[in-house]
Amino acid sequence: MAAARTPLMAGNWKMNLDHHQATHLVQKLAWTLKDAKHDYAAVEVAVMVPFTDLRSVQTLVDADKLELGYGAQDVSAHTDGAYTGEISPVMLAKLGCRYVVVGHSERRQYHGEDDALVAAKARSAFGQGIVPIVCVGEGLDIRKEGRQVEYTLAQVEGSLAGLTAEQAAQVVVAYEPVWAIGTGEVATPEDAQEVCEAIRGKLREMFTPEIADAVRVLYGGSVKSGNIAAIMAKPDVDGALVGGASLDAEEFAKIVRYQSHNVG
Ligand SMILES: O=C(CO)COP(=O)(O)O
Repeated sequence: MAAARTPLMAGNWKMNLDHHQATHLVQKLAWTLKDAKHDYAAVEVAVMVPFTDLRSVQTLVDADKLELGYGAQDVSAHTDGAYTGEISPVMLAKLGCRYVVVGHSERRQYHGEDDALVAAKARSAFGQGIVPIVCVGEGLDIRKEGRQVEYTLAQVEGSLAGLTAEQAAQVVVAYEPVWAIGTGEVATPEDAQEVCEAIRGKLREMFTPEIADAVRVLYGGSVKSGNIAAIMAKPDVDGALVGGASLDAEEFAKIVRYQSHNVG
């Protein structure tokens, strides 16, 4: 079955760039991609920014009619109420968010988020028409034991629990092996393919073959312009969730434009 999945390159800025810097980076990214005549329908581009940057990014995207998508890095499982410090998906929808990252390994590690909470956040986002980018991936100890597939699939099962078929067909899954995040230690294209393929198999089992075929599975972890083409050459990798390299407009634009470089 031929899969027609549009690749997605999403930059996860993490806790970097204030709203002035955000405007500057988005402007530079948009200009760089425009100069390169980037076709957003061929490779979708999005930036996942701190909450405090969202209004500025929205204003710029709307004013300049940019095709760039944007979103937040977390969302509450609730829509309103006494949840001090949390941000509602209703608020994010009002700010024009197309995506929201949920279950990033840093949220799982530093904020104790488990699969059940991640699934609740994914459903919460969908409830307001925002597509969650659901992150999964094993730590170094699990990788050393060779249990990366088993571990990651258990996370997929738990983190996508309760999605309807319609939601499942739209969800984005990001496979980010924790040992490759921010370490410069990129998984080999074969490592990425092994787990991304297994994730698609799991989606087939949880939902339907058509849904599994439609879902975009991203790779994340030390993605750079020099290694992206080889990773994208793998059949079950449909894009990347890029941390550090997304903070540099030119470098991120090169990642987005991976098809214009040779496979290294
Ligand atoms: O965590 C990541 C993206 O969500 C990956 O971060 P780096 O690209 O900096 O390794």
